[in-house]
Amino acid sequence: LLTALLFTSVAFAASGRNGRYQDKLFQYSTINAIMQGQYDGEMTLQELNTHGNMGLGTLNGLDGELIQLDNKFYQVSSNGQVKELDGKMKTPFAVTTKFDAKKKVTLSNVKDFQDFSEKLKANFDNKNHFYAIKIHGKIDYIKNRSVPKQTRPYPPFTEVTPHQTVFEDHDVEGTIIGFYTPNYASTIQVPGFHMHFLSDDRTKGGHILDVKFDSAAVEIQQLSEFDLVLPDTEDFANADLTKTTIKDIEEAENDK
Ligand SMILES: C[C@H](O)[C@](C)(O)C(=O)O
Ligand SMILES: [Zn+2]
Repeated sequence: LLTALLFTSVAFAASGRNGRYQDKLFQYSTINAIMQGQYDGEMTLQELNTHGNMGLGTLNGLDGELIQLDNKFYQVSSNGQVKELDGKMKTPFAVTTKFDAKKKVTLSNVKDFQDFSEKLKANFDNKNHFYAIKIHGKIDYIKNRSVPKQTRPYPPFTEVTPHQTVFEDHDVEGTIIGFYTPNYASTIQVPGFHMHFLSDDRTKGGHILDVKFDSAAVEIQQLSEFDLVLPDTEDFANADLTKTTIKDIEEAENDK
Protein backbone atom coordinates (compact mmCIF):
# COMPACT_ATOMS: atom_id res chain seq x y z
CA LEU A 1 0.00 0.00 0.00
CA LEU A 2 2.84 2.37 0.91
CA THR A 3 4.60 1.66 -2.43
CA ALA A 4 1.37 2.28 -4.31
CA LEU A 5 0.84 5.59 -2.46
CA LEU A 6 4.43 6.66 -3.15
CA PHE A 7 4.08 5.81 -6.84
CA THR A 8 0.81 7.71 -7.08
CA SER A 9 2.28 10.83 -5.51
CA VAL A 10 5.34 10.76 -7.82
CA ALA A 11 3.15 10.20 -10.88
CA PHE A 12 0.87 13.05 -9.76
CA ALA A 13 3.78 15.46 -9.36
CA ALA A 14 5.41 14.50 -12.66
CA SER A 15 2.36 14.77 -14.88
CA GLY A 16 0.54 17.47 -12.95
CA ARG A 17 -3.19 17.72 -12.51
CA ASN A 18 -4.77 17.06 -15.93
CA GLY A 19 -1.30 17.57 -17.43
CA ARG A 20 -1.42 21.22 -16.49
CA TYR A 21 2.22 21.27 -15.42
CA GLN A 22 3.19 22.00 -19.00
CA ASP A 23 1.83 25.47 -18.20
CA LYS A 24 5.04 26.56 -16.51
CA LEU A 25 6.50 30.01 -16.00
CA PHE A 26 10.30 30.07 -16.02
CA GLN A 27 12.06 33.02 -14.46
CA TYR A 28 15.71 33.93 -13.95
CA SER A 29 16.38 36.16 -10.94
CA THR A 30 13.77 38.48 -9.41
CA ILE A 31 12.43 41.98 -9.96
CA ASN A 32 13.60 43.07 -6.53
CA ALA A 33 17.14 42.09 -7.56
CA ILE A 34 16.80 44.39 -10.58
CA MET A 35 15.47 47.08 -8.26
CA GLN A 36 18.63 46.69 -6.15
CA GLY A 37 20.99 47.05 -9.16
CA GLN A 38 21.70 43.37 -9.84
CA TYR A 39 22.30 43.99 -13.56
CA ASP A 40 24.68 41.12 -14.41
CA GLY A 41 23.48 37.50 -14.70
CA GLU A 42 24.90 34.19 -15.92
CA MET A 43 21.89 33.00 -17.93
CA THR A 44 22.52 33.02 -21.70
CA LEU A 45 19.66 33.67 -24.11
CA GLN A 46 20.24 30.26 -25.70
CA GLU A 47 19.77 28.59 -22.32
CA LEU A 48 16.69 30.73 -21.66
CA ASN A 49 15.38 29.50 -25.03
CA THR A 50 15.28 25.93 -23.71
CA HIS A 51 12.71 27.01 -21.09
CA GLY A 52 10.27 28.85 -23.32
CA ASN A 53 9.56 30.47 -26.68
CA MET A 54 7.94 33.75 -25.53
CA GLY A 55 9.21 36.11 -22.87
CA LEU A 56 10.67 39.41 -21.72
CA GLY A 57 13.44 40.89 -19.59
CA THR A 58 16.63 42.88 -19.99
CA LEU A 59 20.30 42.29 -20.83
CA ASN A 60 23.45 42.41 -18.73
CA GLY A 61 24.30 45.93 -17.67
CA LEU A 62 20.58 46.72 -17.91
CA ASP A 63 21.21 47.30 -21.61
CA GLY A 64 17.70 48.03 -22.86
CA GLU A 65 14.52 45.93 -23.09
CA LEU A 66 14.47 42.26 -24.11
CA ILE A 67 11.65 40.63 -26.07
CA GLN A 68 11.54 36.91 -26.91
CA LEU A 69 9.12 36.02 -29.69
CA ASP A 70 8.96 32.61 -31.39
CA ASN A 71 12.33 31.63 -29.88
CA LYS A 72 14.06 34.73 -31.26
CA PHE A 73 15.44 37.51 -29.08
CA TYR A 74 15.28 41.23 -29.74
CA GLN A 75 16.76 44.19 -27.90
CA VAL A 76 15.16 47.63 -27.83
CA SER A 77 17.99 49.97 -26.84
CA SER A 78 17.44 53.29 -25.11
CA ASN A 79 18.21 55.04 -28.43
CA GLY A 80 15.23 53.24 -29.98
CA GLN A 81 17.33 50.82 -32.04
CA VAL A 82 15.79 47.34 -32.36
CA LYS A 83 18.01 44.41 -33.20
CA GLU A 84 17.91 40.63 -33.13
CA LEU A 85 20.32 39.17 -30.61
CA ASP A 86 22.87 36.40 -30.50
CA GLY A 87 22.04 33.56 -28.09
CA LYS A 88 25.39 33.99 -26.34
CA MET A 89 24.28 37.28 -24.75
CA LYS A 90 23.36 37.10 -21.07
CA THR A 91 20.47 38.39 -19.02
CA PRO A 92 20.22 39.41 -15.35
CA PHE A 93 16.43 39.05 -15.36
CA ALA A 94 14.02 37.34 -17.73
CA VAL A 95 10.76 35.40 -17.80
CA THR A 96 9.66 32.92 -20.47
CA THR A 97 7.10 30.23 -21.13
CA LYS A 98 6.29 27.60 -23.77
CA PHE A 99 3.30 29.62 -24.88
CA ASP A 100 0.24 27.45 -25.42
CA ALA A 101 -2.86 29.61 -25.08
CA LYS A 102 -5.86 27.74 -23.69
CA LYS A 103 -8.19 30.70 -24.05
CA LYS A 104 -8.74 33.41 -26.68
CA VAL A 105 -10.88 36.48 -26.08
CA THR A 106 -11.51 39.75 -27.87
CA LEU A 107 -10.98 42.93 -25.89
CA SER A 108 -12.65 46.09 -27.13
CA ASN A 109 -12.34 49.78 -26.46
CA VAL A 110 -9.19 49.55 -24.34
CA LYS A 111 -8.62 53.11 -23.14
CA ASP A 112 -5.34 52.79 -21.24
CA PHE A 113 -3.07 50.37 -19.33
CA GLN A 114 -5.32 50.32 -16.28
CA ASP A 115 -8.41 49.56 -18.39
CA PHE A 116 -6.40 46.91 -20.28
CA SER A 117 -5.38 45.27 -16.98
CA GLU A 118 -8.95 45.19 -15.66
CA LYS A 119 -10.36 43.76 -18.89
CA LEU A 120 -7.69 41.08 -18.97
CA LYS A 121 -8.17 40.09 -15.30
CA ALA A 122 -11.93 39.75 -15.92
CA ASN A 123 -11.00 36.75 -18.11
CA PHE A 124 -8.82 35.00 -15.51
CA ASP A 125 -10.35 31.88 -13.99
CA ASN A 126 -8.01 31.85 -10.98
CA LYS A 127 -6.86 35.17 -9.54
CA ASN A 128 -3.98 33.51 -7.64
CA HIS A 129 -2.26 31.87 -10.60
CA PHE A 130 0.23 33.43 -12.98
CA TYR A 131 -0.68 34.13 -16.61
CA ALA A 132 0.98 34.70 -19.97
CA ILE A 133 -0.80 36.76 -22.59
CA LYS A 134 -0.11 37.50 -26.22
CA ILE A 135 -1.80 39.96 -28.53
CA HIS A 136 -1.01 40.44 -32.17
CA GLY A 137 -2.70 43.25 -34.04
CA LYS A 138 -2.90 46.95 -34.86
CA ILE A 139 -2.38 49.01 -31.75
CA ASP A 140 -3.87 52.49 -31.98
CA TYR A 141 -1.53 54.04 -29.42
CA ILE A 142 1.36 52.56 -27.46
CA LYS A 143 3.86 54.15 -25.08
CA ASN A 144 7.03 52.15 -24.47
CA ARG A 145 10.23 52.80 -22.57
CA SER A 146 13.74 51.54 -22.72
CA VAL A 147 16.56 51.99 -20.23
CA PRO A 148 20.20 53.05 -20.81
CA LYS A 149 23.06 50.61 -20.23
CA GLN A 150 24.63 51.10 -16.81
CA THR A 151 28.27 51.01 -15.67
CA ARG A 152 29.57 49.75 -12.34
CA PRO A 153 29.12 50.63 -9.54
CA TYR A 154 25.49 50.03 -10.55
CA PRO A 155 22.84 52.41 -9.18
CA PRO A 156 19.48 51.09 -7.95
CA PHE A 157 16.77 50.90 -10.64
CA THR A 158 14.88 53.85 -9.13
CA GLU A 159 17.88 56.04 -10.10
CA VAL A 160 17.83 54.67 -13.68
CA THR A 161 14.18 55.18 -14.68
CA PRO A 162 14.38 59.02 -14.50
CA HIS A 163 16.79 58.61 -17.47
CA GLN A 164 14.66 56.13 -19.42
CA THR A 165 13.69 56.92 -23.01
CA VAL A 166 9.98 56.97 -23.79
CA PHE A 167 8.62 56.19 -27.26
CA GLU A 168 5.06 56.93 -28.38
CA ASP A 169 3.66 55.33 -31.53
CA HIS A 170 0.30 55.29 -33.27
CA ASP A 171 -1.39 52.69 -35.53
CA VAL A 172 1.42 50.20 -35.23
CA GLU A 173 1.15 46.49 -36.08
CA GLY A 174 2.90 44.30 -33.57
CA THR A 175 2.85 41.86 -30.68
CA ILE A 176 2.25 42.51 -26.99
CA ILE A 177 3.84 39.90 -24.75
CA GLY A 178 2.77 40.02 -21.12
CA PHE A 179 2.92 38.19 -17.83
CA TYR A 180 0.54 38.58 -14.91
CA THR A 181 1.81 38.23 -11.33
CA PRO A 182 -0.56 38.06 -8.35
CA ASN A 183 0.18 40.67 -5.70
CA TYR A 184 1.38 38.04 -3.21
CA ALA A 185 4.46 37.52 -5.42
CA SER A 186 5.17 41.23 -5.81
CA THR A 187 8.89 41.23 -5.09
CA ILE A 188 9.51 38.23 -7.34
CA GLN A 189 7.96 39.81 -10.46
CA VAL A 190 6.19 43.08 -11.26
CA PRO A 191 2.78 42.88 -9.51
CA GLY A 192 -0.07 42.93 -12.05
CA PHE A 193 0.97 43.05 -15.69
CA HIS A 194 4.52 43.28 -17.00
CA MET A 195 4.32 43.69 -20.78
CA HIS A 196 6.73 44.32 -23.62
CA PHE A 197 6.00 45.18 -27.24
CA LEU A 198 7.66 44.46 -30.60
CA SER A 199 6.40 45.83 -33.90
CA ASP A 200 5.99 43.53 -36.91
CA ASP A 201 8.53 45.54 -38.87
CA ARG A 202 11.02 45.11 -35.96
CA THR A 203 11.65 48.85 -35.69
CA LYS A 204 9.70 49.70 -32.51
CA GLY A 205 9.17 48.22 -29.08
CA GLY A 206 10.03 48.27 -25.40
CA HIS A 207 8.51 47.99 -21.93
CA ILE A 208 4.85 49.05 -22.20
CA LEU A 209 3.79 52.02 -20.10
CA ASP A 210 0.48 52.76 -21.81
CA VAL A 211 -1.68 51.32 -24.57
CA LYS A 212 -4.95 52.02 -26.39
CA PHE A 213 -6.77 50.01 -29.01
CA ASP A 214 -10.27 49.54 -30.40
CA SER A 215 -10.34 45.75 -30.60
CA ALA A 216 -7.80 42.93 -30.47
CA ALA A 217 -7.71 39.15 -29.98
CA VAL A 218 -5.93 38.16 -26.77
CA GLU A 219 -4.45 34.70 -26.21
CA ILE A 220 -4.34 33.71 -22.53
CA GLN A 221 -2.42 30.92 -20.81
CA GLN A 222 -2.88 30.14 -17.12
CA LEU A 223 0.43 29.17 -15.53
CA SER A 224 0.12 26.83 -12.57
CA GLU A 225 3.81 26.07 -12.15
CA PHE A 226 6.65 28.51 -11.51
CA ASP A 227 10.31 27.60 -11.99
CA LEU A 228 12.54 30.29 -10.45
CA VAL A 229 16.31 30.08 -11.03
CA LEU A 230 18.39 32.39 -8.85
CA PRO A 231 21.80 33.81 -9.84
CA ASP A 232 24.81 32.13 -8.25
CA THR A 233 26.90 35.30 -8.30
CA GLU A 234 28.71 36.94 -5.38
CA ASP A 235 26.84 40.19 -6.04
CA PHE A 236 23.49 38.44 -5.72
CA ALA A 237 24.63 36.58 -2.61
CA ASN A 238 25.55 39.85 -0.90
CA ALA A 239 22.61 41.95 -2.10
CA ASP A 240 20.10 43.24 0.44
CA LEU A 241 16.88 42.46 -1.44
CA THR A 242 14.68 43.47 1.48
CA LYS A 243 15.23 47.16 0.68
CA THR A 244 12.80 46.98 -2.25
CA THR A 245 9.33 48.42 -1.65
CA ILE A 246 6.26 47.64 -3.73
CA LYS A 247 5.87 51.39 -4.20
CA ASP A 248 9.35 51.60 -5.78
CA ILE A 249 8.55 48.70 -8.12
CA GLU A 250 5.24 50.22 -9.20
CA GLU A 251 6.82 53.63 -9.77
CA ALA A 252 9.68 52.16 -11.81
CA GLU A 253 7.54 49.80 -13.87
CA ASN A 254 4.43 51.85 -14.57
CA ASP A 255 3.67 55.10 -16.35
CA LYS A 256 4.68 58.24 -14.48
C1 LIG B 1 14.70 46.63 -16.71
C2 LIG B 1 13.67 46.36 -17.72
O1 LIG B 1 12.91 47.51 -18.00
C3 LIG B 1 12.70 45.28 -17.31
C4 LIG B 1 13.41 44.09 -16.77
O2 LIG B 1 11.94 44.97 -18.43
C5 LIG B 1 11.78 45.83 -16.29
O3 LIG B 1 12.21 45.91 -15.12
O4 LIG B 1 10.66 46.19 -16.63
ZN1 LIG C 1 9.95 45.41 -18.51
